[in-house]
Amino acid sequence: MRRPLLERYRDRLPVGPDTPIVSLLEGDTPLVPLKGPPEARERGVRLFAKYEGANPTGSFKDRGMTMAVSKAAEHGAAAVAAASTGNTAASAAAYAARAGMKAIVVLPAGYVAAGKVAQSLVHGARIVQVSGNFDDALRLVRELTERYPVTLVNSVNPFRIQGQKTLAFEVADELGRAPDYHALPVGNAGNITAHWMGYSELYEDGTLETRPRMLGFQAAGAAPIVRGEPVAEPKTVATAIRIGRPASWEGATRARDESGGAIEAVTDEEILRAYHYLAHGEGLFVEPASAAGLAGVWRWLREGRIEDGATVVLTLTGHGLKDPGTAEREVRLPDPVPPTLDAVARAAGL
Ligand SMILES: Cc1ncc(COP(=O)(O)O)c(/C=C/C(=O)C(=O)O)c1O
Repeated sequence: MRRPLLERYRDRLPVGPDTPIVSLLEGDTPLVPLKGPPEARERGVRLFAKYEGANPTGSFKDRGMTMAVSKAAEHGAAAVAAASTGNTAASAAAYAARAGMKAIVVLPAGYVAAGKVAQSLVHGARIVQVSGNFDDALRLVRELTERYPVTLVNSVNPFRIQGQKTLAFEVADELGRAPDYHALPVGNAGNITAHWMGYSELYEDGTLETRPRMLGFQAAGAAPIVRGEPVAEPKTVATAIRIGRPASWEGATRARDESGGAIEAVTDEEILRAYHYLAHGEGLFVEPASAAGLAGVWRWLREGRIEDGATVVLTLTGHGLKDPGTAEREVRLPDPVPPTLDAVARAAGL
């Protein structure tokens, strides 16, 4: 029987006797061994994908949201709010609905993938679209929650990071050790911060003998941490990480530096190549941002920067169904054929 994430890791989370558990049975996602591209196989590098698209709302956000909304409920909140590139909105909407709370989500108009908008709408969130980018939305939501009795559930809320660190716990439980590298996309940078927090807690209490080198990858057109300065007009096909001023900038650089890892940029072309490889090479459908980790590791492999025999975990952060628009733009749907066996066989390439 599946158990709520907050029950499974209760002793490592700020869950008290009075904390209501608002759960959709999140977490415990598959750690899928990949065949890997040739550059990995030829060197005996073992790749594993932590498939976060298997969470209830289809992204890793559910880990942080179950924690943040449960704590909001404990404190008597009637409403939660978040700025979002889409997945935080979808998750906040779902967990608020679960908790009987109101959700307010502020989105950068025109830059949120259709699946995420659909989720937020149908879960009943109050959607506010601003004609600006995510960074404008986050600034406005922080002001809104300072002025009105609404709880902020962006990853500046420490309970979000607490919930998201459980991914590291699950990887360590499954592998029986820390991977040599853990790669993931970086947008607002809460997730890389949380991954490092989770591995560090296990290392400090002696559960783990080592910690992975954290490899964070930003889209080249939205790479403030790589450039060392905010990006005013972030641009990328990976709209989930189209962020120019990460709220957890310090957490990300701490994870990079303490782990001896790196935060680098990958192009949209590299992201889409990894996106297609994961879908038709491994059977894993992810949204573009989620492929950024593989895009970066693939380049590290080509450049010989990952030692033979290494174990690498990739966090695939969101399901591909979140962004049907990119799928339809990337792979053209064939025209209909007459309803005859010959026509179908020909169209099927038989
Ligand atoms: C699929 C997917 N992959 C990677 C990221 C980056 O994680 P962070 O570096 O912790 O921000 C996001 C982030 C989304 C939001 O920030 C939001 O939903 O507002 C995402 O949805």
